[in-house]
Amino acid sequence: MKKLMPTYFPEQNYHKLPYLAVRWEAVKTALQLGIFDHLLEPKNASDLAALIEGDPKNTEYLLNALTALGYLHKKDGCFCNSEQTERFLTSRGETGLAEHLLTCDQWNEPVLNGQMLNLIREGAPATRDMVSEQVWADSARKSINSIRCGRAQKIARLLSTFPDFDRWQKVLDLGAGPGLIGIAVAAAHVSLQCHLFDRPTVVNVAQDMIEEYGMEDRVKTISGDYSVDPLGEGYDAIIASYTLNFYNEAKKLALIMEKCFAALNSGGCLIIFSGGLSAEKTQPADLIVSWLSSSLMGQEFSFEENVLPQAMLSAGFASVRTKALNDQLIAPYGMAEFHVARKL
Ligand SMILES: C[S@@+](CC[C@H](N)C(=O)[O-])C[C@H]1O[C@@H](n2cnc3c(N)ncnc32)[C@H](O)[C@@H]1O
Repeated sequence: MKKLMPTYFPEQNYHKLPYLAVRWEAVKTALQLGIFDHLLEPKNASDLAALIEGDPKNTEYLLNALTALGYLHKKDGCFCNSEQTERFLTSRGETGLAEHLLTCDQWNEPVLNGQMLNLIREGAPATRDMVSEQVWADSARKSINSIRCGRAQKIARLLSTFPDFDRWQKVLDLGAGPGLIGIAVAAAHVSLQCHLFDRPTVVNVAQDMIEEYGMEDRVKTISGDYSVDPLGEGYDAIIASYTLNFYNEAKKLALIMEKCFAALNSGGCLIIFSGGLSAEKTQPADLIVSWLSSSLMGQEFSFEENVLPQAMLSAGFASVRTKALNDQLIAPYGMAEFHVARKL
């Protein structure tokens, strides 16, 4: 033997990396073709292929792969959804995530299929329009199921453990999107009134949710742009969940903090949920990966460490408490932070 073979072996399985994209592509294809909707009743590959106008042989390869990945069961050549797939990957009902997952995929589109290479070489293109009301209204509607798959309920449960929760009478959900967090918080309390604030087209979505859950007597919408319009007043708590990320410039953030401070009663609190980026901006990995497409496209939505607590204190809040949240229902894209600032 002329030389010895290496004696260092990888600790990670690097060979799996190129196939991670194939796993998502298999699920994505199934979502696009409505395969999980078709498999509400068991079917063999050729019957399913006829329904989706697919090639029978390749349809069977895809179904076998989805079974291998745990999304389907196969018995005697017939495929059906697993219990979790039935609940969460069909397009039906209150918990189907198909539309939401395909929307998230669209956000990643600019960095896929080799385009990341160009973005690294050439830098970010002219920015995408992140402020179009229609974009927000569409994304609010498509996020309904993802938020009521546990996130709204978990946030409401978290807030209901606050010592003064029972005394809250009026709460603002700022940048409420479809409003399910505010609705869940109101539902966890016997009497509090909640105002859902968002842009005009988005509050239409929130209004639909108020009606769906029959909360018209205690939950109202306010439409406007919170960077310029009044927020109302006399709140015991203001919840801002993943909305101030779009105002991470110091000046704009300071202005919104001051407005929140003024809108709160004495003893009230401002509660912000945000991604908790580490000082070196290298953790948490899932969060960084989920924002990478936007970052490379020239839109930075993360807060650097301590920016939010500092802005809260500068606006006049007496104290700020920050906690990390690892619950994957509240923080599906990697550890989140929640900051609670109290006004004396
Ligand atoms: C990522 S969504 C978060 C929705 C919800 N709070 C949640 O946690 O699921 C951000 C929301 O903030 C709203 N928003 C952003 N800027 C706003 C502004 N200047 N005025 C009113 N709403 C705004 C958007 O319309 C959108 O519905």
